[in-house]
Formats: sequence, C-alpha cells, structure tokens
Amino acid sequence: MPTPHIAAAEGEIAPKVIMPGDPRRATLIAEQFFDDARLVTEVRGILGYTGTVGGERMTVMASGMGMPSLTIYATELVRSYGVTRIVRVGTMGGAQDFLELGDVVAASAAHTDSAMSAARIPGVQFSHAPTFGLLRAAVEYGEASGTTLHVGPVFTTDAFYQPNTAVGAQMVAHGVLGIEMEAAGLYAVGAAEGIETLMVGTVSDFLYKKGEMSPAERESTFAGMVPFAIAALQS
Ligand SMILES: O=P(O)(O)O[C@H]1O[C@H](CO)[C@@H](O)[C@H]1O
Ligand SMILES: O=c1cc[nH]c(=O)[nH]1
Repeated sequence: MPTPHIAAAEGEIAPKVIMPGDPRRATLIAEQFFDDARLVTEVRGILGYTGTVGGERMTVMASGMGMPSLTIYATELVRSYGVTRIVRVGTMGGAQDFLELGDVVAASAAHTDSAMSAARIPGVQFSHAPTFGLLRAAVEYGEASGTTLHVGPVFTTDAFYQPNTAVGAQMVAHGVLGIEMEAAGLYAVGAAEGIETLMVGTVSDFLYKKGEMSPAERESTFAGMVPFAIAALQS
C-alpha cells in the first residue's frame, strides 16, 4: 500500500528491485532493459517503474543520495510492498590504481562513517555485507559472459565533499575499491528486514588520479553494471 514516500498501489511493485541513486538513471534503465515498463511512483521526483525483464516482473526505483534517503525507500519497499531483493546500481569514485573509468565493482563489504550505522546497535561496529548468493550470481554472470567484475569492499560515506582528506586516504590504504554513499545503508536494511541485497557500481571518477565522467555520462553509463544486477536478481 502507498507510503509517505512511495505512491504505487498495492501490487504495483515487484518483489525484485533494481535501485540506482539517480531517478533519471531509473528511467533510462526502464527504457533500455524492461519490457512494458510503467511509471508507478514519482513522489518527490523519485521515479519507480515496474515491467518485465526476460519475462520476469521487476521494478526499478531510485533511492536518492545518501544512507538516510536510501534507507527510507528500501525500508518502505520491504514493509509495505513485500520486496525481497534489492540490488543497487550506483556510481562510485575509484579508489585503487588498477581501476579504469567505467569498470564495474561489486561491493563485498561496505565500511561507513555514517551515524546511522553507529546508532543501529549501540556499542557495536556493525559489518555491512551483501547476500552471498546474489554476489555469487553476479560473479558467475561475469565469468559466463567474459565481463570483468571487480569484487571488494567499498566505503559508504555521508560526505561527498569529505572535509578530512585523511579519511579517504586511510580507506584507500585499507583496500577499498570505491567510495560511494548508499551501499552500507542497503546492506543494513537487508540485515534488519531480512531481505537479500547487493551493490554493483560503475567507476565514474577517481580519488587519486585524473579522469572523471561528465554528468551526462554518469547518468547514462550504466549498461555495463545493469546486467550484473539483473543476473543477481534472477538467480
Ligand atoms: O550515482 P549514484 O547511484 O547516486 O551514487 C553516487 O552518486 C551520488 C553522489 O554524486 C551518491 O548517491 C553516490 O553514492
Ligand atoms: O559518492 C561518490 C560517487 C562518485 N564519486 C565519488 O567520489 N563519490
């Protein structure tokens, strides 16, 4: 049933959801990967479409930016629409030298500086992890299709403009592949609500070397990562 932030009627959201941050990326994914996609919600400009992918019903709906925003949408999708699997398809800053623009990364863990994580279970440093079966399905899709997928930890930060540059440097030194703003929130919702989750992301810029996508490229460069998300959702 509709929620404060999602207007779709009961039954209009599929149990399996692809979740980009950017609403316009949701539209492009619906246009390019879905059959018979129909707009089912647009509250606050957060667009959601339901259609079919390879004959299976699926929804693509944006999360907005940051853990607070994603957590609202993911929680409402689970509690009010019975969603059981969410795969985030995001952009991220590449954090290791071997990565190139457009490379696809699956987040096998997500460190975070978010107060939302610290507040979840007082006194506990919560480990944010994806569902193993979804991660395995994404890896298997890469192997079967001959498409490279980098697998490793990401850093989910509240601050796109990090005031303390030493934090990013430390995360790089600790081996994170990318820096983004939602994966840990999604994995926490997965753990708390008992659903399956995964994040795959596209490298859109770098922390410590030159190169970045234009805003238009960041909006539209998703074709590489979406098949991994679909493979995980259909596994
Ligand atoms: O491209 P999306 O999916 O929004 O992801 C990344 O881009 C936004 C910052 O520009 C943050 O949401 C970050 O996680
Ligand atoms: O959150 C993000 C997304 C892309 N690039 C970054 O550096 N951070």
